[in-house]
Amino acid sequence: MRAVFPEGFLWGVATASYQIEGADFEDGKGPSIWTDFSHRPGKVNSGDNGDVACDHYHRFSEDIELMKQLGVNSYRFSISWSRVLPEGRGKINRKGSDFYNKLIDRLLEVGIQPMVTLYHWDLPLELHRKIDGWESRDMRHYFGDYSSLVFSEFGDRVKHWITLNEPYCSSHVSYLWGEHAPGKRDLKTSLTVAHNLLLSHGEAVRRFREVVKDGTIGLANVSTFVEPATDSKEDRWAARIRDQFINGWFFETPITGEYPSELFKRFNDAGVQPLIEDGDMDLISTPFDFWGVNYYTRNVIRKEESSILGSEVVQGELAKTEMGWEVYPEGLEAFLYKTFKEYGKKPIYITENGMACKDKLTDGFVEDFERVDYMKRHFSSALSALKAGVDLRGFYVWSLLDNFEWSYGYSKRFGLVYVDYEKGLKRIPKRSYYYYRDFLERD
Ligand SMILES: N=[N+]=NCCCCNC(=O)[C@@H]1[C@H]2[C@H](O)[C@@H](O)[C@H](O)[C@@H](CO)[C@@H]12
Repeated sequence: MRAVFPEGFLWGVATASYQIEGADFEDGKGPSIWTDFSHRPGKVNSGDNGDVACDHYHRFSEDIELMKQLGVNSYRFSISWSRVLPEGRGKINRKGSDFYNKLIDRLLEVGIQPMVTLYHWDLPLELHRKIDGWESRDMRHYFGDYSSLVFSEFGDRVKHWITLNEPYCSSHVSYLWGEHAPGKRDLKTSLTVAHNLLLSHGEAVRRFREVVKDGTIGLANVSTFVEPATDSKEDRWAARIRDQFINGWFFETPITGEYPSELFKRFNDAGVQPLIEDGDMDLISTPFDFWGVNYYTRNVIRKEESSILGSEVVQGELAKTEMGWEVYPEGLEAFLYKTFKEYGKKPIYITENGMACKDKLTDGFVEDFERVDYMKRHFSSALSALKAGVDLRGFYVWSLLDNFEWSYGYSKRFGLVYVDYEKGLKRIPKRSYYYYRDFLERD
């Protein structure tokens, strides 16, 4: 099926620094908010943390070899801010930047194009402690300085960049529901954080234009397809508002320079809206080049007036992954089409798509047929979107390796490659790895 995708289409795998690197205290790296959070009792399943993770920091050559054998032509990864700037600002840690230079050079040697995420949730702990992290408007300056530094360091070889990974999660999962670092629970705070994240996105795009003249930069959002539980007016309205909260707030605002109006009014009436200063919305809507769509599933929504969103998520009836997320590839095509049509007709990369399975080693192998089926159906959905006219440029499977799944720790496996945490982090390609390899090989 690969041959029907456009020439130059990027087929890749995606990872993130805190989830795979380990070496969390090595070679001058500073702690992140996840270093702190994962070491707090009760915050992460079984007390797991990213101190070692998949030890990618020391084993990156082996992991690149796995990518080369897989046959991908691109690899999406994130830079650990506190590895290159241990306190989030000030002097660069050369050992940290050397790691990424070696990683990037090796990728290019084997013909794999890097796509680099500037921020995938691991904020330098010093910035959180000294200036309240993302709650502070000053973060746009520190994020801008960090961005300029890495653009200067790596922008000669890295031509595809993503400012933020899923600001929805770094704001609401982290500051409203408290499930992610730093574990706060307040809507006004999470909306302020979302605003500061979007300001920082805009600032990074402006810095990018100054430094990298021949590259492209985008924003990767949670992309959950939202549907009403029934065809009633109430449920359709509830789904519209919930779609603005999950998707529109981060897809529409950087395009229009305005927050989605119905939802903003609800927040304003409740006195929890973010403080918007002159110039903010211009900065947030600084033009960028592409969308990153991280698609996993859909949310079925019904009216529920007791919540400020006026809705609640209901359990759908479809088969679910180990995360409890419905398998709904149709939602990917619909979401891609909606994003392309309604949010600026920009090129789109599927920057994450994958599933957690109950992967078990049997005679030294993992027959993850469910994941193979999930991939087949989502590749097919992506192809349908392309045929419908969506300017889809690439597809990154989440993830290359089983890794640290945030508050679930190592209990949830998303990898094409099994990581044996009991046996020296041995990498064992699963059935899905070979499916993807054959898919990429075949014309
Ligand atoms: N209902 N429901 N909802 C689906 C909402 C998904 C929200 N979580 C993500 O998108 C995270 C993204 C993250 O980039 C990565 O670091 C995570 O490892 C993957 C897997 O969890 C996904």
